[in-house]
Amino acid sequence: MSQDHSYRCLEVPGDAPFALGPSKGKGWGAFATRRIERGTLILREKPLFVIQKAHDEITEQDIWTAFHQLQPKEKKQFLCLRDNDSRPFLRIIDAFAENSFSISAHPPTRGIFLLQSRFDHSCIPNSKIPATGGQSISRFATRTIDAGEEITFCYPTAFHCKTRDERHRELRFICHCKACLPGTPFQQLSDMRRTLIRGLQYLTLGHDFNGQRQTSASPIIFNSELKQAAEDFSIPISSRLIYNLLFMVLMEEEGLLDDFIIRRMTPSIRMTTTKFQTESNVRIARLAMAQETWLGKFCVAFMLHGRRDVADDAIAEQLRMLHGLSV
Ligand SMILES: C[S@@+](CC[C@H](N)C(=O)[O-])C[C@H]1O[C@@H](n2cnc3c(N)ncnc32)[C@H](O)[C@@H]1O
Repeated sequence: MSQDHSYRCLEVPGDAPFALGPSKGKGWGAFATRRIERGTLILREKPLFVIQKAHDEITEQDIWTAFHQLQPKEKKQFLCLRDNDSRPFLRIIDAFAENSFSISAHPPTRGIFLLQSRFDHSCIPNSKIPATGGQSISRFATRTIDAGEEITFCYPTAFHCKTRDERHRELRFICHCKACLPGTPFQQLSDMRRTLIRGLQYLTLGHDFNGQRQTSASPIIFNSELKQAAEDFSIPISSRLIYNLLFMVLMEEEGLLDDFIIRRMTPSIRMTTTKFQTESNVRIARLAMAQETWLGKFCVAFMLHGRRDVADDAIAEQLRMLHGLSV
């Protein structure tokens, strides 16, 4: 059946390190045709068309208008997209929702990407499309991918701090990745790790993943003093360093620590270590950062647990000012 499947008419670049094919229980997906090293560009793609509007404001009419401006060959390509491999989409708005990606938030713009949207989801993915400027979007390998392995990415955001049940309430399908197989030791640990990651983020940022304060209906930080300290940025620097390093360790254990996260987190972790003024804390922080692994850094930094620093009050005040909490 797959020899004459609609997706055969999608044009995969000749040098692409993947091919499209059936993926058990997921429709079709993209599979590595050779070993792909971590960090490698897998696919850069231009949109077939874009619509400059917020996702929830895009109407059927907007999509038909954009569709009618396409060349005949492009229309054919769009129409070959299937509702997860099987039927043609019943409504053009569903085809758009399933196969479009956000290109920019300001102004809000979404584009249809024929190939990028063929990749299936995993909660422990091996590729990522980082936010960039411009209309093309690029997918990179976040770890080494073996020939024959399915190339996946994580569809929604903030899945790194949501449990299996929370993720499945958002997905419109049941994911069977390693972090979702119920009852396995990995899945149970995964739920614990992701819950902890969410809490650690709350403690260092002062808010939840969605920018909101936690309410009593969905508590993550149960200790009210600690929650208050997080929200008014009076968490000591030693704890900030420990929490950030533990975040890296847990992300690594979970298989989610990619180079994009390392590049985003490392400067702020290094910056935190430069803030200590108490001599003994400075020494421990330096020793921690000299360790090779994230686990090694965390274990040494844990010696700072419970230690205050001369700089704590000034740092807390700076953070409050930055967040508009004091003048
Ligand atoms: C953008 S499409 C991905 C390509 C799709 N498999 C196809 O054949 O066209 C998204 C749809 O693929 C399916 N899918 C993707 N990842 C999945 C997964 N991990 N488990 C089950 N179904 C998945 C779901 O039906 C989802 O709505």
